[in-house]
Amino acid sequence: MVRIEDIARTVERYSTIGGIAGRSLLDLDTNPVPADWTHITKIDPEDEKELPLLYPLYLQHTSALEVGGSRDVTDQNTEETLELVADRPVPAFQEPSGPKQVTTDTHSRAEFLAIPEVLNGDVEALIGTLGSGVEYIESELAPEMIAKKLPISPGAAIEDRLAAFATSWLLQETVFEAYIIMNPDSAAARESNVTENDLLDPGTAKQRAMAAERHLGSELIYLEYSGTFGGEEAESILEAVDEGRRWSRLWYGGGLDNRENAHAVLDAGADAVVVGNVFHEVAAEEADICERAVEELDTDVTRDEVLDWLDGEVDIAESSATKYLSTIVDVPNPEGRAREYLVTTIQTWLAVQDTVAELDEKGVASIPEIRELFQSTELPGRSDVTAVLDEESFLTDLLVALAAPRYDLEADGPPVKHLSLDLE
Ligand SMILES: CC(C)=CCC/C(C)=C/CC/C(C)=C/CC/C(C)=C/COP(=O)(O)OP(=O)(O)O
Ligand SMILES: O=P(O)(O)OC[C@@H](O)CO
Repeated sequence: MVRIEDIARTVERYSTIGGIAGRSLLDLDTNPVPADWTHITKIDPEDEKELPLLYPLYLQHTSALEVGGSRDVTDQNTEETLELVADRPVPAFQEPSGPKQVTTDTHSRAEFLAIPEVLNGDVEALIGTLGSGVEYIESELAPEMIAKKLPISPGAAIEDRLAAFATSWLLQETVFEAYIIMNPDSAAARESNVTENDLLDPGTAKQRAMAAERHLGSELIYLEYSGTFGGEEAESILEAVDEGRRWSRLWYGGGLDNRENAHAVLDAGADAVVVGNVFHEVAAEEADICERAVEELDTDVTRDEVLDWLDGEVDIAESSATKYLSTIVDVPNPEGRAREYLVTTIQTWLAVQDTVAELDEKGVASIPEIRELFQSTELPGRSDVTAVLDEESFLTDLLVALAAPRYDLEADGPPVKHLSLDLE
């Protein structure tokens, strides 16, 4: 007699074989991580790492946003950061460094979940944290998601099965990032116990990447030099790993801040570069420039006058804005763009000072009053951002949320504490 288990086993085997044949014999690109992503901006939700005010202008050139970090990341700051950036203007995915950072809210906002598995760290970083993560999904996250979807409880036994099913499904949809961490002096290395002794030569890196692709099914191999550029050593590893991988994407991250470095790792075989620090430095730099501009410039200066002032104050070629844009190899004239975005930001910020002075003078009692005034203020950044986002109210929403605390009001707006500028 044919048993249902036998049929299920056969179906499972053939579907697995079909998948393997598709990938290796037919060379089908079934990897869910898009092949055309060449530049990823890594946004750290921790409070100290901020975003520039007109962040959609900068982010319109990157392929996707990776939201995550290894220190001081919480479920709350991850939710806030995803709320701010998801699909503005490119897709954002979440890279948790701990299970509880994944919530129903982050899951609904993120394009997908990308989970690190470190190939040259300790057991915790390869599988231990993932184990506690799977348990957390099955016992907390999945039941919560199911409860949100079902109007009435179907009973404990069915809930258990649904939770198990939802857990497997969620993991099936998850992208696994096989990390090779090569800077022992980085937070990522400390988190995963990577020491000098764990650094890999190109041949070993290739073997581990091959095992990650074939055995762990890692959609991504991630060569990580976080905070420092890996140079020729990184290029040799990328070349070796590129030779061994067939289906996984290969990303490089760490210390990128110019075009030459970005080209070097892409030419060595990386599909995409990941850029973190220098993007957050754009925000820090902007805060400093805008503070000086408010002190030194009248609010009714022309764009040309702002340009002259900026060129006298800042070496644009060496600015973080230029450095960030230079890492996106298909952006022509990064210095010109950086100048343009900085001038627009300064002009916008000067106009905002006028509006705030008016609000201060009149004495504000409600959020609608603030909104009305910002809505009618001519802001140079508004049309630029609207052209990128197709979201008319974006800048007004940000500014209302920034101004509200100044008048002891609470705006139900975007989480602007992650922005570089404030009005308190
Ligand atoms: C299944 C669920 C719900 C969660 C899984 C949670 C897991 C497995 C997290 C893995 C944590 C891990 C192994 C972290 C290792 C360190 C690492 C690769 C961190 C990422 O580095 P960055 O945060 O980019 O580094 P910096 O902070 O140095 O920039
Ligand atoms: O911050 P940087 O050095 O750009 O590194 C980016 C990323 O690889 C960190 O995980």
